[in-house]
Amino acid sequence: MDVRVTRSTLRGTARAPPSKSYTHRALLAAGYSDGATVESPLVSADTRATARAVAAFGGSVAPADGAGDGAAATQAADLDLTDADALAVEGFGGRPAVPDDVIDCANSGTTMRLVTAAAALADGATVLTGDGSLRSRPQGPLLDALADLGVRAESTRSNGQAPLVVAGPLGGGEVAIPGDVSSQYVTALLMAGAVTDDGVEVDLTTPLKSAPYVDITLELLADFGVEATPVDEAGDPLDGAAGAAGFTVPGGQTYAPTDGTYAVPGDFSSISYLLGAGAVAAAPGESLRIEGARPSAQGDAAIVEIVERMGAPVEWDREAGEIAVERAELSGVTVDVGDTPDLLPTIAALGAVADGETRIENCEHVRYKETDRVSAMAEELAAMGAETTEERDVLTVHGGESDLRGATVDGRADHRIVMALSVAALAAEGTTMVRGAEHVDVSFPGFFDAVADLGMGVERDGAGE
Ligand SMILES: O=C(O)C1=C[C@@H](OP(=O)(O)O)[C@@H](O)[C@H](O)C1
Ligand SMILES: C=C(OP(=O)(O)O)C(=O)O
Repeated sequence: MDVRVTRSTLRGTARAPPSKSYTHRALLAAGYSDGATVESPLVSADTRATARAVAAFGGSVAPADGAGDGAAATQAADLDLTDADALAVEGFGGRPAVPDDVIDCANSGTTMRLVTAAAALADGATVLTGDGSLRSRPQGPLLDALADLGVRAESTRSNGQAPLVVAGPLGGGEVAIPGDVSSQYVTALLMAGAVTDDGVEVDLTTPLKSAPYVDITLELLADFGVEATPVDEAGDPLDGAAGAAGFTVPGGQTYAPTDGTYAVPGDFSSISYLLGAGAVAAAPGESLRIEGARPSAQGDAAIVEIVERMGAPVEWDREAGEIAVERAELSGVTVDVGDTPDLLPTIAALGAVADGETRIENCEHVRYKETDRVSAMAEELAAMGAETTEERDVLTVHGGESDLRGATVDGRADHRIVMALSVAALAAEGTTMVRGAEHVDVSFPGFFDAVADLGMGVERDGAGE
């Protein structure tokens, strides 16, 4: 699907979709349990991939309203979970079965990393694959760590990329892993480590990037009654993942959420596009409102402070979970995205609208996502008239709304590039055609409906609307 976005004025209220990161973890944690209900889940292409993996290991995922039949749903690859307010998960009780078939993780890095470690618990082989993007992303450090723990863990092409073959069972132990490629390796080892016999001790060989995502994991594990601890160089416990030298998770634990249910909070990476859209295009003198913004461990809540720093008035009522943003003349800022890689496309788009220079630092790991997002934003914003400078670890956008013009831009088959370019298009002269816009189904399937309801001029062509 291609979309044509025209400069528009926005007003009204939008609701944030549920968090993708929490939904992945909650589905898998429920899989590790004897069964649990996941309330207000994100149902999207990526989270369906995790649901399929839970089913492949012998669990099941079905709408909790009784519309689905748990037993029948167990192996149904195309199970319809759309619009489910809650999902009933039957777990595999910490002992994944050997899957009958290959697990297709589609476009989802989180699924591939978390499910690779889960597969290591099975007494037999699991094969994991994904789409072209996922098959080009780095899995080597996690495979090496699992191999060091005595599990067969291989890339079929011996290049550290999927397809992968993993054969357990994993008993636990101590392992070293780099922290600067993906935090998802740590999340994967902690989630699986809790149900090993001996537990797992993870030592970081390089400082952790994307640390708030490990905090999300620790928060969710605690809610499922599972203990895992970040530690400093001396092995003493820390309050959070930032600055950790390693992590420990005792074995033999049981996943069980209080009252058998877990509720997913709203997604701040998705909120970043709504907030950005408001800062760029809210009706003068009116606030655009975003609901579903309750605080959680998400590092991407930093977008609230970043948009404020760029000059837009923002009020966040944390208790009500509501954000109000007004349009303003934005100015460039310097932002370190070491903890918040998924904000890079949004910040770059806002930087293209803002006056002056926006420097996005510490962004090398943002190159290992669905696409190289540093290059993608540098090139696509340049096509819209913005001047951009790309270094390995820094993206600089020399902004100015008056320079931005409509163009045909490529969403790079990447949900975040599509949504960020659509935000920039709100301020561009003329019409911007964004190609491959259907990829928003990875994290925010209702994105174009939500922004059209706010008044964004959006015309959609082709399939998948
Ligand atoms: O664990 C998670 O839910 C995620 C971790 C981050 O990846 P990295 O840890 O690979 O940076 C983030 O970019 C991704 O969108 C989701
Ligand atoms: C990088 C992302 O997700 P994943 O790593 O799960 O593909 C993302 O959602 O931006």
